[in-house]
Amino acid sequence: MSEARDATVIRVEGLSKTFAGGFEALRAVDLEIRRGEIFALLGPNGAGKTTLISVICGLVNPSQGRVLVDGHDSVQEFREARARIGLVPQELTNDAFIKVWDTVSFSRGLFGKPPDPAHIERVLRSLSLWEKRHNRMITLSGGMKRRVLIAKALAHEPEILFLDEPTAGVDVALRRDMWEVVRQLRDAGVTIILTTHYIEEAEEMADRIGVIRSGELLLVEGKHALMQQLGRKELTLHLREPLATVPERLARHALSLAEEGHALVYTYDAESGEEDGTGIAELLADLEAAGIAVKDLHTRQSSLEEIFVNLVKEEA
Ligand SMILES: Nc1ncnc2c1ncn2[C@@H]1O[C@H](COP(=O)(O)OP(=O)(O)OP(=O)(O)O)[C@@H](O)[C@H]1O
Repeated sequence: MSEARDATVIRVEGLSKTFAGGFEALRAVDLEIRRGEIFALLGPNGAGKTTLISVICGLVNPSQGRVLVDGHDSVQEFREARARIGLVPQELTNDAFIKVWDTVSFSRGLFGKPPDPAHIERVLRSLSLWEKRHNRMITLSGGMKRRVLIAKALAHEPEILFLDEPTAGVDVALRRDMWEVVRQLRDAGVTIILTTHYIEEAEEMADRIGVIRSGELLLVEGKHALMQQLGRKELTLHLREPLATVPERLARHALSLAEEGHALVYTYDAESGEEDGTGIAELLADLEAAGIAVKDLHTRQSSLEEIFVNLVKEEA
């Protein structure tokens, strides 16, 4: 990869989509995808994830705005833009009797690329499908069928891979397996954009996360930054004796009473994770000075799930 290449591989500018019936599925979406990242598009049902992917891939025309894929306009230079993209759709293929090798080779041909058995072999081996190359689709397990969809999307050597709900409805073991496959692709230099309902998936996989709701991109943020900025940590102190109010001498700490005075809840930023940044040492010292005895304590940190739910709720 030459250093002169733009670090932004996909540029989405002022993108809106209003369907024929007047439904606004996307509203003024701006987004940049960085070369080599795993980007997760997270949003509830009907948020516009598939529509956004479809417009970027040139399958649906935008009502306003434009998409540049490696500098190529997705409408005016459809072939150049589309050649750089592999798309793994949600649905499993229904060509039940075709053989794995044939269906993957066929996908390459669709892009006008000359046959390259060595590339198809590399793709099949990387997805652990090589032994199954002569199998008909109908004989494969659900997990292998999903891998074939990925192989088909990679057959024409795209730089960018879209995965629309790659693990919808699959069991936990298979989901982990798919994540591993996606990581390996990223390590091989492919930019990955995946849509998901599963917060766990975004939390596990993504470098950056975009949250979409009702056709609007609410935010785009690095995963760690998102969790640091919006994640909160809580320390709950269970008290030997209940309190009626938070004592004055503890006022400088962010405390509230819970469990009818039997517990004090201390909230602090997840960001200041260092030992002395949390204020916990001072709090414990002040509690002791105030003669408040603590029976038990525990901490918890808000997950990406809570952050997401709060975001979508707040903006509603
Ligand atoms: N061709 C169409 N004509 C009219 N409305 C459409 C069309 N395609 C999608 N929509 C609507 O646009 C909205 C966004 O749909 P989209 O499939 O992009 O959502 P999504 O975020 O991918 O949802 P899910 O998570 O359920 O797959 C939905 O309300 C959907 O009904």
